This record gives sequence, C-alpha cells and structure tokens, in this order.
Amino acid sequence: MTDSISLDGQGPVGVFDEKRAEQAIRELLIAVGEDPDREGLRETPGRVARAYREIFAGLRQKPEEVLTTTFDLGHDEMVLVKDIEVMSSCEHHLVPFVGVAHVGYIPSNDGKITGLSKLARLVDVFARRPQVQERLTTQIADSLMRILEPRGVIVVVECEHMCMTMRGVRKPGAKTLTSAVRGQLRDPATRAEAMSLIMAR
Ligand SMILES: Nc1nc2c(ncn2[C@@H]2O[C@H](COP(=O)(O)OP(=O)(O)OP(=O)(O)O)[C@@H](O)[C@H]2O)c(=O)[nH]1
Ligand SMILES: [Zn+2]
Repeated sequence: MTDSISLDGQGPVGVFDEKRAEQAIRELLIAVGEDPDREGLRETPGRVARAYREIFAGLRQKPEEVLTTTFDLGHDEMVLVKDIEVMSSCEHHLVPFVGVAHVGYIPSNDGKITGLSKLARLVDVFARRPQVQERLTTQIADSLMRILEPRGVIVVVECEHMCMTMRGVRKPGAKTLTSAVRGQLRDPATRAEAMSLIMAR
C-alpha cells in the first residue's frame, strides 16, 4: 500500500511504499548473513515495514494539521510545556534517539494560542522522520513561529543517541542539548526566565 501526501515544500514528499520496505528488509537480513525464510524471520520483513510506516509517519504529516489555533485575548505571558517525550531516529544510522523536549512561546498581541497537547503533537510530527537533533529543534521552533505568529519561541531538546550508546563510541548516558530561540525570547531576561523554568526539577 502506498500513501502519498505532498508536504508542499515542508520536506520530502511523504510516500510510504510498504512492499518496497518489506523487500528491503528481506535483503538486509540476507546481507547480514541471516535466512529470511527461517521460521522466526518469515513475518519479520512485513512487520518491520509496518513499524517503519509508524516510526516515519511524520513524513506524511504537516505541522498545520496538528497545530490548530484559537484565540484568548486575556493571556500574553509565556506558556511552556516541558518534558515532552521525544522518540526520533538518527538519520545517520537509523537508530533511535530519545529524550525530552521543552517548548515555550509568548502568544501574539491578538492572543493566538494553541492547545497544550498540540505542542506535543508538533514535536511528534518532526520527530517521526529521519532526523538530526539540531534540525528537529529548529523545525519545531520555526513552525511555531510561522503558524502561531507568537512574540517569541523557545525550544530545548535533550536526547540520548543510541548510535553513541549501542555502537561506535559507546558512551551510554551522554546527553545532547540543543536549543532554538526566536523573537522576544532572545531577550536575555526573558530567555533566563524560560531556562530557569525548564531547568527546575
Ligand atoms: N550533529 C549531529 N550529529 C549526529 C546526530 N546523530 C548522530 N550524529 C553523529 O553523526 C556522526 C556521523 O559520523 P560519521 O563519521 O559519518 O559516521 P560513523 O563512522 O558511524 O561515526 P561514529 O558514530 O563516530 O562511529 C557521528 O558523529 C554521530 O554521533 C545528530 O542528531 N546531530
Ligand atoms: Zn547516529
């Protein structure tokens, strides 16, 4: 089955070809010296293909689909959702990187806001793609700026990369922190206030 939704310049065209993914996994099993026809592996290519459909579902989603907006004239202070679980895939090795994202914004003058859960959904749209952590962070910030037109945005992402844990340099526990700050949140005092809320445990 093939899904095809154009992302209108937001990224690659999100086509998922399940049959092709299944064939590729079968080839990979042969390439690593396995027998894809043995009992335990017979269903694996199809299963892995379906898993990849889910893991890379963000390739077929636009941020606008999840970041619905509403208006609340009464609130012009910072809104911050912290510790949003991140499960993404490193585009260099196609293994997971996992951790949390903290997403904050100061609503526009006309009070354009979004539901809190929508910030977490936005993180998923970009996390469920082959990614690097820096791009994940800036894509969240830039789409918030574009869609909510807020006065400022801060996004901080803290992740552990399995490509540094299970292979290669093998340093479990090492965390990578990335941030993207836009608009009024670049102001040192406002930024410091946001960072103290993010770092408070
Ligand atoms: N900047 C950035 N680098 C990443 C990310 N995820 C993985 N990497 C790095 O991508 C690099 C790829 O380096 P290469 O030298 O091409 O690949 P490699 O030989 O597998 O590298 P090692 O992991 O050092 O064994 C590694 O240093 C990874 O740690 C990410 O999200 N952002
Ligand atoms: Zn990697």
